[in-house]
Amino acid sequence: MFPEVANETRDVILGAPGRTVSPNTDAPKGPIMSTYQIPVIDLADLQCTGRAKIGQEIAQACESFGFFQVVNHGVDVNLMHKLREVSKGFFHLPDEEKEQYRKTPDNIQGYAHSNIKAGENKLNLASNDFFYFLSPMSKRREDLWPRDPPEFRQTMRQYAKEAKELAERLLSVMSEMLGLPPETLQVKLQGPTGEATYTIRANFYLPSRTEEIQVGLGCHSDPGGITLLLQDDAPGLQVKFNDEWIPVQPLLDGFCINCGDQIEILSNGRFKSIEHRGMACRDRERMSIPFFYNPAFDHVIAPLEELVDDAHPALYNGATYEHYFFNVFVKRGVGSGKQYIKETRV
Ligand SMILES: O=C(O)CCC(=O)C(=O)O
Ligand SMILES: [Fe+2]
Repeated sequence: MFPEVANETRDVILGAPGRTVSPNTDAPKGPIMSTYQIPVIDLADLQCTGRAKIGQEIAQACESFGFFQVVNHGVDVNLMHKLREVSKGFFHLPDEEKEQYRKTPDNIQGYAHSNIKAGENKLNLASNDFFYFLSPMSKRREDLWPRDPPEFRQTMRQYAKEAKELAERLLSVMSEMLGLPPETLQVKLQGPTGEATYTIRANFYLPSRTEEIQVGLGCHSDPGGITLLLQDDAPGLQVKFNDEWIPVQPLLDGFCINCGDQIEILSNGRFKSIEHRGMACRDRERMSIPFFYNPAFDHVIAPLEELVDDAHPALYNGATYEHYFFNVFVKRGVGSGKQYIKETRV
C-alpha cells in the first residue's frame, strides 16, 4: 500500500511520530513549572450567540500556542470514557492475545509493543500503541480491530463518527476566523474525493520507574491537519513555547486540540503547528488517544489563495500530503521537532 520505509518509520505513517529510542537528556527531574497556560475554551454556545467570542479565543490560541483544550464540545462524555476503558482493557490483555493484532511489514494497522532500554538503566520505558485508519472507508479495516474487549469495535465506530464531527465543527469556526466561508478548511483537507484521511492511535506508556520522568514520544509537530487528543488522568503532554515546556493538565471530559503542519501551511503561517512531546509517568500507567484529521493523500495542500497577496506572500510550497509525509516528514526521521515544516518554506 505504501512505499517501503524503515521499520521505525512505518509505525508513524499517517499518524504521529514514533518513539524516542535514545536516552533522554533533558528529562525533567520533577514537576515542571511554566509561566504559560494552555487555554480551556467552553464550546457550549458555539452554535449560537457565543460563536464570535469563542471563535476569537480559538483563533488567539491557534495563533500562539497552536494548542487549546475544549469542554462542552458535543462529544458524548460517556463515549469518551468508554473508549478509554476498552483501549485500556485491550492493553491489559495477556501479550499472546494482543500478538494476533500485531502490525506487520505489510500492514501498519494494529498493535505494537516496544521495550526501550538504553544506557545504564537511564531509560527503561515499555510502551504499547495501536493505530487504525477510520477513513477513507477503503482503508478502514474493522476486521483488524480488537475483538476483546467485546465493546471495542462498537465504541470505536461511534467515536470515529463523533470525533470527526467535532473536528469539522472546529475547522468551520477556524475557517471563519481566517475570514473565509466556514467549509473552507474541511473542503481543502478532504480534497476532490470528499474523504479526509482520519486515523486513531493510542499511546500506552507503562510506568518509567526511574527517578527521571521519561519521554515516551519525542519532540515533534503533528504533520497532518487537526488533532483531538483524549487523555486519561495521568499528566504527560507538554507543549514547547518560547523555549519553555508547558504541561497540559488532562481534562477527563475535555479534549486537547492542536493544529498540525497542514493547517499552518493552509493558513499561510497564521495558525501554528507547535512542537510537543508525550511523557510517561513515574509510578502509574498513562494513556493518550489522538484522533488525527488529515488531508486526503493525493491532494495538494498549499497556502489558501485568499490569504496570499503582495503584502502576504505565500510562505510555503504546495505539496501533496503524500509527498509531504514521505519526503519531508518520514525522511527526516522521528523526533526532529519542526524540521519538517521548515523544509517546505519558500
Ligand atoms: O502522549 C501524548 O500526550 C502525546 C501524544 C502525541 O503528541 C501524538 O500522539 O502525536
Ligand atoms: Fe503529537
